[in-house]
Amino acid sequence: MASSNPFGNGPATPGSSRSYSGDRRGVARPQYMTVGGGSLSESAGRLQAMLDQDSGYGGSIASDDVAENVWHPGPAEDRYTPDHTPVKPGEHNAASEHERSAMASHVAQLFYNQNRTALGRAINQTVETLRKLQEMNAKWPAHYPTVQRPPSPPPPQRPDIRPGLPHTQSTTDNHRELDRAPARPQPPRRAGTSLGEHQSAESSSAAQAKAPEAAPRLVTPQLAQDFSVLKIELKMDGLPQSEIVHSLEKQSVASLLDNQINNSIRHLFSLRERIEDTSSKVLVTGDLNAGKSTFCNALLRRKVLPEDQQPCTAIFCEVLDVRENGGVEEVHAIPHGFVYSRNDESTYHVYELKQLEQIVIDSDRYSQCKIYIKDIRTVDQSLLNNGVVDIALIDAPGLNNDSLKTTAVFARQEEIDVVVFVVSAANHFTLSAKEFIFNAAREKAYMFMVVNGYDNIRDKKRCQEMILKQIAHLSPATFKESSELVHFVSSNAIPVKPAGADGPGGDFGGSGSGSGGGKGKEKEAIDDFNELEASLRRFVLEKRARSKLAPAKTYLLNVLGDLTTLASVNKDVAQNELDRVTEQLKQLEPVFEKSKKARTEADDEVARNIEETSGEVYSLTRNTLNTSISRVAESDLGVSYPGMFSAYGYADELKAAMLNQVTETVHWCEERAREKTVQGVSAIKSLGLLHLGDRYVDLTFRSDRMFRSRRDALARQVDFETEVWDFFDLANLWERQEKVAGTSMAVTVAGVIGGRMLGGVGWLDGALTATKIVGTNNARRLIVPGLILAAGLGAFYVVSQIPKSLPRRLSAKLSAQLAQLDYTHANAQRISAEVRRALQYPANKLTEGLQKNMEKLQEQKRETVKVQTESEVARKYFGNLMRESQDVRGRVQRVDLEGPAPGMAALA
Ligand SMILES: Nc1nc2c(ncn2[C@@H]2O[C@H](COP(=O)(O)OP(=O)(O)OP(=O)(O)O)[C@@H](O)[C@H]2O)c(=O)[nH]1
Repeated sequence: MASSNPFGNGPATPGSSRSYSGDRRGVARPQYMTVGGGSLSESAGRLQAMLDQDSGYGGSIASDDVAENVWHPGPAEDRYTPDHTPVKPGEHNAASEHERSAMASHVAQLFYNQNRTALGRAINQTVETLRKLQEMNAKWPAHYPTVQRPPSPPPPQRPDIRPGLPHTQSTTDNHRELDRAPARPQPPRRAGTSLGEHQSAESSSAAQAKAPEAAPRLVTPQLAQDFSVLKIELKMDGLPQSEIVHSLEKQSVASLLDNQINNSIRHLFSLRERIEDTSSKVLVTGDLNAGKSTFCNALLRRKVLPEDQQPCTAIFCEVLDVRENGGVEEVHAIPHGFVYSRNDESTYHVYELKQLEQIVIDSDRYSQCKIYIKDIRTVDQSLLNNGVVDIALIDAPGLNNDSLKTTAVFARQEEIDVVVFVVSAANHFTLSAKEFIFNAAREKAYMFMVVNGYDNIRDKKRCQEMILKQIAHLSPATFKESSELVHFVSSNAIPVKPAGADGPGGDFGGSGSGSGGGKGKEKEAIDDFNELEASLRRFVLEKRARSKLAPAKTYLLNVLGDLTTLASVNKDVAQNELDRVTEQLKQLEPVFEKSKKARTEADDEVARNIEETSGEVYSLTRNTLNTSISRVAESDLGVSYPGMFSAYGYADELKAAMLNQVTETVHWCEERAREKTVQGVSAIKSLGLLHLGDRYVDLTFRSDRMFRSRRDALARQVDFETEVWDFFDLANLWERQEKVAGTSMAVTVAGVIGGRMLGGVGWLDGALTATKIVGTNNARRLIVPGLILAAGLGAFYVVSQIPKSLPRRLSAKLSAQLAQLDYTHANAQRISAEVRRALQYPANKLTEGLQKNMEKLQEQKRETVKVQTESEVARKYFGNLMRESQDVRGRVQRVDLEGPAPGMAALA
């Protein structure tokens, strides 16, 4: 009988037991139904669906099979296999309770497996997501929350957390999650906001562009509070937050995040390893002689551990499946001070199973032993190895003053999932037991209680009441679920095989029920024990779910929550950045076009300016020089005629003065050219300022450096001799004579002669006129003296004309020579070329500046387009990340580790 009525309902009655129809050998699947209700309950339906879908060892979904409604029995050991004849509806079967219990056990396993698979998948997906985030973060450094680590008090202790043990990050995170305000998704604001600098989210590039504010990609401390796992903690105590924020560059935030992601991935891997680990350890402890060893043997259906009326187990005996020792049944006794390693024989002594009796009492030599045995039961019944959870049983020494502490320490070990406390029904709890339970209850919350030796009790009801009363006091949590956690059994009533037997079979392997396991009390005891076993299995699974799956779930929830927040923040930042750069591009486009146009226009204008200025300078020089050369004779050269006898000296002086005059004119032209150049340079500067503004680099123009190149002395180039004819400009004299004759015909001879002679003009005319007047005869007489006079007068006149003739002659000669040298053109060319050269330099600089400006704008445009593309990619990526992480988080959230398996209600 299920003495404590563990399922909370009455004993199975005809009509309420479960049955299945259909042919087991055929392909029809079992039809579980609730008899009495008339139809399949919802939870029974769920259970059926689970059985259909889950193999029990990994939760693979055989969707096709489900769809086709075909039942596949394999793998055989994985399935619930009723070991008795099916019952028809309404027919009562004594074993239905056991069947129900086994079924519940199965459901628990399936449920556990489903959860494990779901979490495993979520871990894989999260790792993949984190890796992608790492890649993205390398290309587009994510905006990231940070918070200064305050000198925080130690985290509050939760009753289910054992002190002193290193807990996973998840557990602590769980507290944080529980403690903190729930407002997770918030409008993203950058770190700057907290400093009161910005009112809205600002893109990183903009922040970068504004160098002094170069805020890193951090979000507000408020938002940072919402982060748990991916939080970057800045260990820079003492620095004001603003300084920390500004001391972080975009890249360093990126690498911090990268680091944090690596940590997270590592942690996820270790969690995956943990949830994939199927081993679980159950510590069986209790008072001296309470029947712990007997209980363990009953669970194993094999008399492995020595049982004695007097306390005998003095060391911890761990019973493991033989497969963990390469299939060899033996005992490894670990001497004190050694850390056991199965592969290192120096850490233990090997014994045969039958020698166990000597070892367990030898606490002086050994601290514990490992017993590898073959499980004689089938997989679905086995405790040591059932595929979902392989349980290692640890038989502890009975509690007394000496062993209490050691056992308490042992129980606290991380790998101990469940503590089973065996108490003697006759003796109730001793002081040591109470102390142990009281302490363990605080740490592990629940305990599995086995009240052994129930067969010895006469007044069973009273015994139950008394024991439960004590449990209520010692461990209220256990008392609350006493139907599942407190069992009254008689371990010695369970048929066990002798230690030597190692094969499955007979009654020992089965549940005992319905297989000739005896009648009456004996059968009742066996049923109770079976009940206990099923509960224990469920309890182990539940505890495993707590100890192995819960950290994974908590951590996943945290990391996925962080990812969602991070994604939401970054999606908005990317959107802002995208909007900003799109706007920037819109503004940049016309500026760029303008700069392109400006460059062409300025180029043309400058070229025109140079062309015009040098052209003007050329013409000016040429005209001025030409005029100067042609008029050199007429100008006042400042040379006085010293008289006929120094005529040659006079000629030399004149020549030098003329050359000087021409040279001076050249200088004058150069001066004008210089002025023109200065004007040209300033025109170019105006253009530069117009188009480049502040970016125009002004050049200091040193006009005095112009025309400093070698200029050959004119005297060296011009080389002509003064000839005697140069003094007498006959051609000129004649010319002058002609001019005067036309105007003085009517003047009287004397007056004319006298006047003209005196005036020195038209002497020949005068002579001829005088001849006419005087008459031919008179003239004949007068001819000789006249001729002499005339010659004398002529000679006198010619000589007197030297100061007038010589300059003309010399000027003509100079002119001819200069023309031959192409002097005017050469100089005009030289000066204008210099002007061109002088203007070309600032012109080139201006062109260069304009080109640079254009290129800069082009580069800016290219950069902006790049940022635009990146932001667009980032926005899409973070949008997807947000959805993805929310999706996976939702799935993780639906993994229920607390409540009972969905099918349990149907089985209750
Ligand atoms: N009547 C009865 N006797 C039992 C039961 N379980 C164990 N015994 C007997 O109680 C005695 C002690 O059993 P053990 O299994 O050695 O007890 P233990 O708790 O392992 O002892 P230590 O570990 O040495 O403290 C043995 O003689 C068993 O046969 C039971 O359920 N009913």
